[in-house]
Amino acid sequence: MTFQKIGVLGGGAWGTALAYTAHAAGRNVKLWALESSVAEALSAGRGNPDFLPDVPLPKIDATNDLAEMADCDALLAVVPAQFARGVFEKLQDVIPADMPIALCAKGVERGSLKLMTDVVKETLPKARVAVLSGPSFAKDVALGLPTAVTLACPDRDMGEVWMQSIGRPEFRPYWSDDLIGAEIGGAVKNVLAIATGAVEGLGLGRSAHAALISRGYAEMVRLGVAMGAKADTLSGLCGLGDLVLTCSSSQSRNMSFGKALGEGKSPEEILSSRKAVTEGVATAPGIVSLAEQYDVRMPVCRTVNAVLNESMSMDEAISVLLDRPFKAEIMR
Ligand SMILES: NC(=O)C1=CN([C@@H]2O[C@H](COP(=O)(O)OP(=O)(O)OC[C@H]3O[C@@H](n4cnc5c(N)ncnc54)[C@H](O)[C@@H]3O)[C@@H](O)[C@H]2O)C=CC1
Ligand SMILES: O=C(CO)COP(=O)(O)O
Repeated sequence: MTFQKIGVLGGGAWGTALAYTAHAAGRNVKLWALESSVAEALSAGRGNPDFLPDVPLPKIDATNDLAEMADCDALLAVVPAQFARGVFEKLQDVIPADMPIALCAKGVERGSLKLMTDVVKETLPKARVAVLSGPSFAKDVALGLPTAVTLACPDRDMGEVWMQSIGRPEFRPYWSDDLIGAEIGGAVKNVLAIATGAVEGLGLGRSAHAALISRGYAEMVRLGVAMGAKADTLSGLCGLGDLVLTCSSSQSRNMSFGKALGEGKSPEEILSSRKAVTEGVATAPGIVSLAEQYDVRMPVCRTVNAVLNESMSMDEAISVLLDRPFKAEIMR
């Protein structure tokens, strides 16, 4: 069985790429974009010059009216994490209560510290929830390059329907039952990518870069496990896989943000010069608060947050991380 009509919430780079791949998998697709100019361009076959420039795309049926999502069989929610609640609230009286929804944003809601699965539970409590996350740059997917992602869904049958609906040789979903693991992997890797970008911008070398990925991964696993995720999930596509991708390429907005920080720019300066979302910036305080709540050590994420929100200088940040006491690599 497959969903025949898939709705995509969000006309940014990732929503556009997912709409393209679902269309290429044979689905009938309807995309909702906040901006009418984005909806018009996609519907006219002009691609998405605002958020995914220089990628030719077939016509994608798009609208900026959320009411038009009512007759979809399932939704891919691809609105950035800080805006998801507002969009879900507007859908409350529009879509069937038990709509299957796959959450694709990678972040924690600022202030509430809620994961996207919690936000959807509070706003659309009967929705049948899945999480789609993994190493997947929007441009790669929209160009039809091979990609593999985690599709987490506690209901195995529903997970199978999702995989049959959006999977194709170039876009391979792997099923998992671990919603929290899939969410934590995506949210934490964005914060860690800021740190590895800064290491690159500061010219600290490839050895430091590898050390940071490895120690950062340990932080991701510690938090995930404390929150109920399986460690195995985090060793997969949505954890280590996405961490490696995002920390290895300036194509990542989080990594390039960190690189600019390391080169001496201020967070405000960097953010004011870009339209694309940099999820790790808004998510860093949430991850640090979750670490405190679950009593988990996350020195790299804490340091990123201190640079972003507590005026810590890059020199101080390096000292804080390098002057930590020597200890066992694996601590149970
Ligand atoms: N771009 C990528 O390669 C990937 C992105 N993601 C995740 O997908 C999510 C969406 O990212 P992108 O599509 O890349 O975003 P983007 O940076 O391309 O576009 C920003 C999006 O935010 C929307 N937006 C801005 N203000 C809004 C508001 N008030 N209410 C609702 N929407 C608003 C814009 O309409 C636009 O769709 C993020 O959580 C990101 O981490 C996940 C995998 C890959
Ligand atoms: O999540 C992504 C790739 O898997 C995209 O990362 P950025 O948001 O840092 O570009």
